[in-house]
Amino acid sequence: MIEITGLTKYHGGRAAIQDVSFAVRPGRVTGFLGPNGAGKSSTLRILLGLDRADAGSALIGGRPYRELRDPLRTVGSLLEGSGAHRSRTARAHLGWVAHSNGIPKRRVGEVLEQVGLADAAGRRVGGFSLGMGQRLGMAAALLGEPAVLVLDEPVNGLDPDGIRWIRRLLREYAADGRTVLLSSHLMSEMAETADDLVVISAGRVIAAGPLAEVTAGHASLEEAFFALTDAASGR
Ligand SMILES: Nc1ncnc2c1ncn2[C@@H]1O[C@H](COP(=O)(O)OP(=O)(O)OP(=O)(O)O)[C@@H](O)[C@H]1O
Repeated sequence: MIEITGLTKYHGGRAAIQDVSFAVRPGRVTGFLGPNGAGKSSTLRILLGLDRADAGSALIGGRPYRELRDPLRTVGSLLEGSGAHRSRTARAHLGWVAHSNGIPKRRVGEVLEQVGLADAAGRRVGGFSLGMGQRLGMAAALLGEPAVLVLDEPVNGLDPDGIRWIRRLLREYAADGRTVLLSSHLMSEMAETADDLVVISAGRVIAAGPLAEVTAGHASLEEAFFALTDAASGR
């Protein structure tokens, strides 16, 4: 369970997000949508303890990220870039992440297999394509078998096969009773994957609820998205 309450963050006197509140329930895939600059990354960075809020709270299983005892075993995350050192191999990178988080070494081979990088495990990360980098990031997110996944644009750079793989993985994860929050700009993909939606625009939540409710009265998620965001920006 993720609970975000009254979250506010200023950058240089301007509010990047203002009074953002929503909950992400277990057993569901929740999509986080918004135009460029709406405040998605700002929200996710605070949720993952990479930034501090000026007001409000962001809790994972009832605690702020920084107070989690075993963060990688509690929440797996994917933000921009895999964070891997370019000269390291995929296996070495994951081995280091596992070691520094008390995760058994056997998980490295398991996640490499799971994300389809087993054959590239011994290659240097610097030579990876964008999609391979995303797969490596997913491998790191899955390493600690966390009950919560937070993913910023996970399908960015993936080929159709990779996109289908992520969709199935996230659906299975949620079906297992786990909590999944993901952002994406791909509306049709989001409509296929998400159970619930949170739509943010200009730093404020403008719609939240089950996919069917948010899209009610519109021909597609894309149409609902434009209607909501246009209305919010007064267009
Ligand atoms: N470190 C920062 N310094 C100054 N302004 C920032 C900083 N981070 C974010 N902002 C501003 O806060 C607002 C929200 O940005 P954020 O990156 O959270 O949006 P986003 O929804 O993730 O956008 P995108 O879809 O483009 O990734 C934007 O106006 C952005 O310019």
